[in-house]
Amino acid sequence: MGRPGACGTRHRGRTARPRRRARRGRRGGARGRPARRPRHDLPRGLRRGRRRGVGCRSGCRRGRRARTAAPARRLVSAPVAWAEARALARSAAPPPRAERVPLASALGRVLADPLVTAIPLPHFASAAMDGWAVRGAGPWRLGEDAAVEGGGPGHAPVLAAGEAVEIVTGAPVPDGAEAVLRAEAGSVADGVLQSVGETGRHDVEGRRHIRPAGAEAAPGDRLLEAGAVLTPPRIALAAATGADALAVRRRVRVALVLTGDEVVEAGVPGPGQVRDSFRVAIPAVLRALGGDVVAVHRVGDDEDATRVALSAGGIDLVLTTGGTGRSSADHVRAALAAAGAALLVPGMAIRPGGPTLLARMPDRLVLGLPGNPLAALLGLVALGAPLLSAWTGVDASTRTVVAANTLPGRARSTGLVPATLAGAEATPVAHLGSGMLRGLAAADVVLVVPPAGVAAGEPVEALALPWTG
Ligand SMILES: Nc1nc2c(c(=O)[nH]1)N[C@H]1C(S)=C(S)[C@@H](COP(=O)(O)OP(=O)(O)OC[C@H]3O[C@@H](n4cnc5c(N)ncnc54)[C@H](O)[C@@H]3O)O[C@H]1N2
Ligand code: MOO
Repeated sequence: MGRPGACGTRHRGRTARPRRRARRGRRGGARGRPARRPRHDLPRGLRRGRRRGVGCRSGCRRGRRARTAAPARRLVSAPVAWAEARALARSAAPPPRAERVPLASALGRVLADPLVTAIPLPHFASAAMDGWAVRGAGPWRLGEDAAVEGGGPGHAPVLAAGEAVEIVTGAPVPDGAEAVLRAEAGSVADGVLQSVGETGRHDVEGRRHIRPAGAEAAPGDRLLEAGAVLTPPRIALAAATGADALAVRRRVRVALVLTGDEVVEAGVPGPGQVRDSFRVAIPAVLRALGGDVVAVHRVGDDEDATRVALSAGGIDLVLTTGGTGRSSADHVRAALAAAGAALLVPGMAIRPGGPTLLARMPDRLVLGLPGNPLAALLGLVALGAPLLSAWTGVDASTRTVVAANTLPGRARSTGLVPATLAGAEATPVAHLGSGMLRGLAAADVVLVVPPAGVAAGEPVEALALPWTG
């Protein structure tokens, strides 16, 4: 139940849970009947009137605040078509910014500048096998006096024709060396080295087992392009050039705002409660897209609390869940209006995930996801992925697969259909109610079904799921 205001009236927002229960009951078949309508739970138009001019007649704090609040702007407009909404999201991303990170923190980051080597790779000629560096056809004079001129710390000796020097894998070869004779292909007697058998002959005649300087790269070679994702071998390659840190695209700092009085974060939900689906899953999706959740706000069905959470400092992007609807228990749109946000995408012409929105505040963007779990995660993939991809450089491109079955279209909206893949053939999964998760949990891709539908055997666009790597 809501707490009474100072006036003793039970105010809208504080009485949201009973209304929620009634709503869940209607949608999901859970128990609950419409709760007694609280005094301030008026139809939206009347609520707006009260907010603007009347307030609570008893003069309690909530009423006074409502009287002085700026009039809410109306944030209702037509849903934006699939391609246009995604293009708007991409163009909303701020220009890329870079930061330097040590190699140890570079895994998965996106290179901001090309990797150019200043040194040859390898930067000296070295032995590829344990054995002897040799010059000439052999036999070879071996001994300490073979490793002579030019030798010394950091310098390889110089070999004369007919000379050999013992060498280990990775060691600099002496100048003049023409091959490395493997240990197992030579024998030494009385200070003279001979090659043994076919292997030895091949090693010497084939001038084998010397890795020349610069074989992999010359100074000034571009080894990786800007935009490359730093995998373990790419980090190792950077280390080989002598780099200790790399310039990478900055990640996006995200505040997650989870709305809903009925949402519980742990344990088995009680009657009318809903176990949170997003607290763990959404940060994981964002991580894959180049974002880090740096703050989590749990807010009830309350406009003021939602507005305050939208404005908390130190972040680049706010991601809200739930409350995107237009009922008396949904406050995201009104909170955005109260915070002075401009809606870039008020909703998308997609099913599910239609209420997904994108808004701009002076110092941040706001991605609003619907509360229904499948709708939210598909909204994140549909609108969040292109936004974050443009922002962080992480790849979110689509691919073309083949529809195994006919995929019916829907007038005026694009269908997002989770599917499994066998080769290039995609089959929709079961359990695709917008409040469900079982289908998405089994899916490999999300098919993008245009309003005209797709016939069996025809190509269809597919979105990668950020968590399938
Ligand atoms: N009259 C209309 N009603 C609805 C419409 C419509 O066009 N007209 N659209 C429907 C669609 S589509 C969607 S999607 C939802 C969007 O609703 P909200 O974004 O306002 O989400 P809520 O009402 O807050 O919650 C919906 C549903 O999701 C559950 N939820 C919320 N948060 C979580 C969470 N963290 N973890 C798991 N589940 C969560 C919540 O309990 C509700 O069951 O509106 C339709 N209605
Ligand atoms: O976004 Mo809603 O169905 O489309 O749940």
